[in-house]
Amino acid sequence: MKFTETALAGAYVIDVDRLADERGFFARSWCEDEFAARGIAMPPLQANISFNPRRGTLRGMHYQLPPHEETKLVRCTRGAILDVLVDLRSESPTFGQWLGVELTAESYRMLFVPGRFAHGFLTLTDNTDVCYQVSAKYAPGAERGLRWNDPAIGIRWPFAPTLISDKDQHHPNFRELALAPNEAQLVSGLMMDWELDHGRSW
Ligand SMILES: Cc1cn([C@H]2C[C@H](O)[C@@H](COP(=O)(O)OP(=O)(O)O[C@H]3O[C@@H](C)C(=O)[C@@H](O)[C@H]3O)O2)c(=O)[nH]c1=O
Repeated sequence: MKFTETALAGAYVIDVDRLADERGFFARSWCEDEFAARGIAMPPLQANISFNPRRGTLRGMHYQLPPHEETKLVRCTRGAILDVLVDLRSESPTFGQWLGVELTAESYRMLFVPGRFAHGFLTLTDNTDVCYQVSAKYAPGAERGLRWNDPAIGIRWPFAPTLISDKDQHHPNFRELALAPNEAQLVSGLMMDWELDHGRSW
């Protein structure tokens, strides 16, 4: 597996190493040792499937409070998404910054989401499946959200979403979260151009 560091410390874009032959290819999509080599202990306690029939569906921006914080390893197994993270670690130099990475079924690209990041995605095609493994159990009482269109974060979604749950429409803004925000560190969002294979920049 090829780990590429992102501008948000601890978040990685991960590409698979394809061992190809006439049948196709074999690749690892998860390996405890390869993650441990980067200091990531991520026992996958849960694996989730998210099916989204409609392009323009937005789910996010979600996180669980400590001690239930989750790391996530996200892959789009059908269709395409823009997967988005927001760093909510108040001690982090990139506190309040966001990152968007296109994940498509064809690229097999994955995004590793550290704990204490808000996470969400916008579907770029109809009939999208998103599969992700999670390091902590679902804890409904610890579930929190950040509003997807908070201007203080300024996520540049590629187009306006057309389907969002009522719950996700009403999450608080960044400044209303109990995170001790440092406004001096609130810089405008950054969008990484991960264009190695099928990526597009937004
Ligand atoms: C996340 C989750 C939801 N549920 C239930 C609650 C509810 O009835 C139904 C749908 O829940 P939600 O609306 O929260 O589903 P969804 O909006 O897809 O939530 C997910 O969004 C993405 C972006 C993430 O990062 C995930 O961690 C998770 O928060 O599934 C579980 O039973 N277990 C779970 O782990």
